[in-house]
Amino acid sequence: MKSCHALGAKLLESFALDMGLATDFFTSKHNYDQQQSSVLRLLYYPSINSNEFSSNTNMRAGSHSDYGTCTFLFQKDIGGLQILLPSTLSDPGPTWLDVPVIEDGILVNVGDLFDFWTGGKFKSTQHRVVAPRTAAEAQGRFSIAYFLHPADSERLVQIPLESDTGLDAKDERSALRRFGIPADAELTAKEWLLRRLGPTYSERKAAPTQMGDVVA
Ligand SMILES: O=C(O)CCC(=O)C(=O)O
Ligand SMILES: [Fe+2]
Repeated sequence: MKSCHALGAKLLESFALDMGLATDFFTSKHNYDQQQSSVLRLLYYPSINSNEFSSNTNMRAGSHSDYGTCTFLFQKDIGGLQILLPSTLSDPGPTWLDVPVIEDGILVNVGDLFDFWTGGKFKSTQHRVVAPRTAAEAQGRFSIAYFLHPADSERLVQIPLESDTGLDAKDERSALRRFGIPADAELTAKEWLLRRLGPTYSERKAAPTQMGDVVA
């Protein structure tokens, strides 16, 4: 977990530089030693009888974006993970891209919290794990996900962007439309998580988990 957090810090430094902020702007808000909601999750998707895989259309994990700052995904041997490409004027329909299994490779997905925080400059990645399409994919699948979150008490004040003028920019920043949370809400990281997990939390009356989102 500590190594993942350290990797996250490197990435957050680059993001801060890209946004013209102090290098430690994000890292100072992701202090490993403070109370936080980062979690490392070991995932297993059971094998599917290879005679039946072609008729099985259930997703292994339905389309979703993660809640936190960003997620590191480690895949092993068995593919199936896909990300949704942003729609363009020339291709307005949904285009899913297979994420190849790259040995020692890590997929970085931006999460909703970072999207909200940066006013949509960094868009969260919609992703899913499709039903096995080949006998090889029908085997049991292991993956590891590290969900990076800020310290629970950090206030998420939306960062003003230089491009913050004009209607397009305003629309981009419509957090209310995209997340159901007003852009000026000034939630703490913990409050953000609880708001996003709200329906899952009240239905299950159990500790909230990120996978609640994945299987929804
Ligand atoms: O298993 C995977 O590759 C993806 C898992 C995932 O998206 C998640 O746990 O949020
Ligand atoms: Fe995910």
